[in-house]
Amino acid sequence: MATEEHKQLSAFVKSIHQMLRCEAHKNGADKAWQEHCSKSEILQEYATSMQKLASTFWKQNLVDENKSAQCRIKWVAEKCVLYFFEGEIEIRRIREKEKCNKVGKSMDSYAETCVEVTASKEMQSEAKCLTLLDVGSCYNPFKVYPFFHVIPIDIAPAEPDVYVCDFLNVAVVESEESMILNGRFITELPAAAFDVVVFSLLLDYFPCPKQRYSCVHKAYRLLKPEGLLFIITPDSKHSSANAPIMKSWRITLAQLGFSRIYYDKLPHIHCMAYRKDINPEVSKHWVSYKLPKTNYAQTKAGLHIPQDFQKINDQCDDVPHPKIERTSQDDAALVQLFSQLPYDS
Ligand SMILES: C[S@@+](CC[C@H](N)C(=O)[O-])C[C@H]1O[C@@H](n2cnc3c(N)ncnc32)[C@H](O)[C@@H]1O
Repeated sequence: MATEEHKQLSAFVKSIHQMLRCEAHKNGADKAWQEHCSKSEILQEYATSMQKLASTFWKQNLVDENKSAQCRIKWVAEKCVLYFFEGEIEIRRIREKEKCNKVGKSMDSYAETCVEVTASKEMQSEAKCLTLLDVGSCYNPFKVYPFFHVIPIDIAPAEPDVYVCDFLNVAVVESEESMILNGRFITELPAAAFDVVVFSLLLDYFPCPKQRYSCVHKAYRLLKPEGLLFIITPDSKHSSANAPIMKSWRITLAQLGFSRIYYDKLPHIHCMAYRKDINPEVSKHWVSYKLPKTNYAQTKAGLHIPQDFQKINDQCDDVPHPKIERTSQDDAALVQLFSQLPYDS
């Protein structure tokens, strides 16, 4: 059962997402985002609320830790161990090569890249350290794992070890040098430098599919070949309820060169891991084979969330002001929805 404070924090977090969606509707997504980033007091309060919810209330409210939203961090860590350290990466590489042969893609460039990739992975597993970019990190939850070298970034960090960085506006640069981190701000990130990129409860923060797409596209450029993009997104409904949306995410990411290799629907979240294939043509081929031509065109900008399909006027009419009291109707809905997750944005 959610406590009074838990409900208040949840309502605050939810109201920020809703406010941003309404601003984007009124003024366009870019302008709304720019203005949103300048509201430092609100962003800071969001960061504190989010950290408290995730590290205090989610933990306290767990009946079964493995089935809760709390285990999203653990889920990512476990899948990384399985993939990078327990041999799954080799299995996936062989499978990709077989698919490549099947679809008759040129194997020359593939073979060269593969040798390079194998060498770099061997070096990594010796060091047992994976470079992980945690986007929208808030309070740096991955720092507890010794096998991650974490670069945590957020527009409004809750902890001083998280770098200030707007992922929507950060530049991706081609660089041979390793990343130099000075001070608290990051304005550019090196291309093809990360083993893992994490978007945990990040994409649903954005009011439009275009911004979400821009994030996954950037993640593709930042990852090394065979690196993993993790996406955790909230959904308290049954797994089948939003299955078409998850399918369109899979297709959209495949068109970029990502193959989905792990997926779990936990009670309040979808957990996904996407592999950046060595040859992007393999997943693109999967899309063209999987989809009838008519659907193919429609799914190009497919990173929708359920809120995108709600009537925007209904959402904006009852945007709770971040500070105002909630109605009893809000309370009832919150008790039901947020007993483990802080919001269902
Ligand atoms: C719901 S919280 C999730 C925090 C954490 N990842 C977790 O799973 O508990 C979303 C976070 O994303 C951050 N965020 C939103 N847009 C961002 C952007 N463009 N760049 C960096 N961080 C962003 C927010 O400030 C917030 O801390």
